[in-house]
Amino acid sequence: MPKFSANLGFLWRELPLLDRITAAGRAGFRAVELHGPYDTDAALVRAACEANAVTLVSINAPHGDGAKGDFGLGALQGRRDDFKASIEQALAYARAAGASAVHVLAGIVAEAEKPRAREIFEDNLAWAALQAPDLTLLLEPINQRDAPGYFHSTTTEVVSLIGTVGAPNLRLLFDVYHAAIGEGDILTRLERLMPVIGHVQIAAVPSRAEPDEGEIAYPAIFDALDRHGYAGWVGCEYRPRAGTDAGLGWVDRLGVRL
Ligand SMILES: O=C(O)[C@@H](O)C(=O)CO
Ligand SMILES: [Mg+2]
Repeated sequence: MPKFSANLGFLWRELPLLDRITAAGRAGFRAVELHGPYDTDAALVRAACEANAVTLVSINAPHGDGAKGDFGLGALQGRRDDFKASIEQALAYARAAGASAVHVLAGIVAEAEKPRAREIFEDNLAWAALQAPDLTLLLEPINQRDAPGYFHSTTTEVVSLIGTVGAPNLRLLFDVYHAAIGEGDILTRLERLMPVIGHVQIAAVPSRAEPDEGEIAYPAIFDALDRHGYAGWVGCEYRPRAGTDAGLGWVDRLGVRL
């Protein structure tokens, strides 16, 4: 059975960040992943993780200015300086807090601008990968229904990008929820992409609730991850139907051990 981390961008959202780490530890999670921890001192996050005996798996690089529609900066024209500053901030934070991976977001790009955006992103990623030999940089395909215009929505696009950049610390974040909506054929894709996968996330499809409903048979996914030797964490990145603690019954129902 794989190991599971609590995605604190989605779970226990009603609590302050440090309390979410405590809640995850109390619930039995041995790892957490964070979206935007930057308002909380990294040393306090590290201390909370240590106190609760949880590993900090990953953080997201800053997304840019959400009010202006930014959802990542990596592939955006005219934003190279902002991108570099966001990566420097993310890497410093990850090292101080004890995270081992940073999710680098591409941004929203108009279809006509995609060829130029791809060149920009390749250059930006090559630079970012060189700054972070001690960390994994993750790229996540995000489906177009949830994030219309997001630069890459398929594993095919991300794997091609990783191949072109050719940096050993650049890996695919395989979010089963996004991959199911955008591409399907999950078991085949997991097997084929295993060498480039750096992290996995889960949620029910299409509801994005606890992973015990909907069209994905998660026990089959967990078996496949074991069979293919996946040794990383599986991030629980779902929207609880009625509170995180109240919804943890899926753990027993699916025969999972946190
Ligand atoms: O799937 C998602 O939405 C996330 O993994 C993410 O990092 C975007 O904020
Ligand atoms: Mg995800």
